[in-house]
Amino acid sequence: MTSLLQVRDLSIAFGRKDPVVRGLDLDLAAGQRLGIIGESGSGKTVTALAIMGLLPDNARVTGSIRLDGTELVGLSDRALSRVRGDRMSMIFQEPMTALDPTMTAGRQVAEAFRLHRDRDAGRARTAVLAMLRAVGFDDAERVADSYPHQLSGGQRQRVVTAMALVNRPGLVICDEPTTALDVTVQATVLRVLDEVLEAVGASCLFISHDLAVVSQLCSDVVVMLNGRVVERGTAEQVFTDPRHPYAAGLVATARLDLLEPGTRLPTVADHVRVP
Ligand SMILES: Nc1ncnc2c1ncn2[C@@H]1O[C@H](COP(=O)(O)OP(=O)(O)OP(=O)(O)O)[C@@H](O)[C@H]1O
Repeated sequence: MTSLLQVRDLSIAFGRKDPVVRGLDLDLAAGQRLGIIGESGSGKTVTALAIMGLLPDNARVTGSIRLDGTELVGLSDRALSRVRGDRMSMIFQEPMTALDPTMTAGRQVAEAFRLHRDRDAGRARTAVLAMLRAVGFDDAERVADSYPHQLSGGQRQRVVTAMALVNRPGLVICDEPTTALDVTVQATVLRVLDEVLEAVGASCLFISHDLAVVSQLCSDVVVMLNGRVVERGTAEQVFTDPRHPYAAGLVATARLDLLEPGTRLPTVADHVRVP
């Protein structure tokens, strides 16, 4: 398997404290979706932030993170910011962390697009509207002209999804993107995410503590505990035959009997077109 993302022996520590992630290895092929599951504090988010190069200055990162052959550990901030948004992007739990309350949704998607691609405003607007339609907005023009506070939580998360995917990155990292939303809205946002990832052909690292969500979206799973991977395999393997007692406990309480592992979500639209 040629890896799009290859993480080797990654350790992360803050200041002089003990490492919070230790000896982590991950591989993600082009188009593959890997769920990272684990309890609060197990190191999921710091792993994602290390890949994105977004850890605070007091973080000590050792090991190797290669994206499409480029080593990211030790890369300058300038070089990293070019990789971010263009070749990889991240969707956070709380959409307002990614959105500027003073800018319309359309302008924010356009900024994400223009920063990395096209400086022509007309072409950017066309791409923005197409992207907003791709994340399920029939009324893309109205949404583009709305400010974040005029949109619901689910709509904001779809705008953030549009921003994350507008440059067709190879890798999208999602950190609990639907945890803050209520259940019916969660389902819509996940369906949209599933479709847009598919349309763009992007790989995904999907962080969650919800196994049911991961089983619907991801082909493969790793389980983290205290900064280490304690279990890895296909979603089906991990959900039907977990080896580690902690993974077994997660599976036992997840009511996965209500789902077929690996079953794809029903689609929203027949065709999703991404600019
Ligand atoms: N900036 C920081 N400075 C010091 N310690 C930190 C910092 N950020 C995270 N940590 C610590 O790193 C550990 C891993 O945190 P992380 O946020 O990655 O966990 P998580 O698995 O994502 O949990 P959650 O599901 O609650 O988001 C925790 O012990 C946390 O306190």
